[in-house]
Amino acid sequence: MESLVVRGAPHEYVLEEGILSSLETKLKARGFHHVLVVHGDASWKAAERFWPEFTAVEATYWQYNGICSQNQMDQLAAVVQSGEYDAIVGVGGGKLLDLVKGGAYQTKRPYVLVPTLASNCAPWTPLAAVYTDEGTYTHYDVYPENASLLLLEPRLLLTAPKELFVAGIGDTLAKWYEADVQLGSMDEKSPALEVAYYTAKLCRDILLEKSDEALRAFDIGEVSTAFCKVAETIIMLGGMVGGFGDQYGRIAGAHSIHNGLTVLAETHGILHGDKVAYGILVQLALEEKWHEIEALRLFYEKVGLPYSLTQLGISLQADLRSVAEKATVAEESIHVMPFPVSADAVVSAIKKLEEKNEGLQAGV
Ligand SMILES: NC(=O)c1ccc[n+]([C@@H]2O[C@H](COP(=O)([O-])OP(=O)(O)OC[C@H]3O[C@@H](n4cnc5c(N)ncnc54)[C@H](O)[C@@H]3O)[C@@H](O)[C@H]2O)c1
Ligand SMILES: [Zn+2]
Repeated sequence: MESLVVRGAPHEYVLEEGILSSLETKLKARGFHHVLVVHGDASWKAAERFWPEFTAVEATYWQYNGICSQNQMDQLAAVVQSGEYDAIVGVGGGKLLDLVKGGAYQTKRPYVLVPTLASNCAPWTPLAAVYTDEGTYTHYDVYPENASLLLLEPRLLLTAPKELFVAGIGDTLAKWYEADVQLGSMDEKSPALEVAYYTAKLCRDILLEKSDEALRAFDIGEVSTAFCKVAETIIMLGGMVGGFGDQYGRIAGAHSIHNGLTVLAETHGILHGDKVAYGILVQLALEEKWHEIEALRLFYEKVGLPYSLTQLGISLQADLRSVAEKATVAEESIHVMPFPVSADAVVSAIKKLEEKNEGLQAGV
């Protein structure tokens, strides 16, 4: 049997209202007496009112420049080296948390994460997506250590823009479809792959059942059980699929379609999870799973995920061939699907999907 790497969880994880009031105790218990707190601009504005007063732990604050680049990691590492810091505490969205992981790795310090958004599994994974200083994605790094502590204050997560949460739902829903297409047909799965497969299914089931109710928390400005459940699904369960599934828990067709869509300038302002959500439908169209597409379309409509090119701001006359070619270059994850996928097949799947959309609008 092929050997796969299992990447575990943060050493301690808690989701609880008021949890930041125990941050100092938890830092002291780890022997962290002087910490560097790294934050962003928007993330600090959101976090400040939940932030505890420290009495025994000394905290120094440092604001990042909004990009998780190698240069910014080097700068962070230099700041850490210049002080006597026991640990780094990251407060922010995925970019900031990834930066902290990189800075911690470079300086061999432990790190603590306090996410301010529930938009993807970055808080859970020991990985960082790295960009150029101009913001172009270059690669991701995998680190040997996970967070020493991950604290989710749900009221803080609720301060974030609702659209980012919706996009997080889209991105996490893809975990199931992208894992299923790889693991569903595998006869013999290792225990870790069984966990990944089960967790991916749990992602889908919880999201389909609870997202609508979870989103209401943004409208009324109050944390609910459904909100917490969906936030944990995005952050924790989503992270576990990749952690246990290794290459089988990663991406497949939906993310390749996302990457293909990025050739169209009009998609640059569209959130990652929104493009991935459309990618799920194209992947399912390639698999000819039309019933599943119908069911998902109703769900997308309810939560506000895009199910058509028009909703993504793309004209039906757009250059779909370039999208399909980019989605099917040799290194794309679409090729982990259990049948060959050509650019022609992708163009045809998108067209069929759009024809069904038009049919629905015309009441056919
Ligand atoms: N490491 C991983 O496993 C992993 C997984 C998925 C995505 N990523 C990476 O995560 C990044 C995306 O992360 P993200 O979606 O969390 O967003 P982000 O970190 O890019 O933040 C988006 C914006 O929201 C702001 N923000 C943060 N908290 C806020 C709040 N509470 N209220 C208002 N604004 C707030 C930020 O300042 C930023 O301007 C990308 O770099 C992506 O590549 C990493
Ligand atoms: Zn994604």
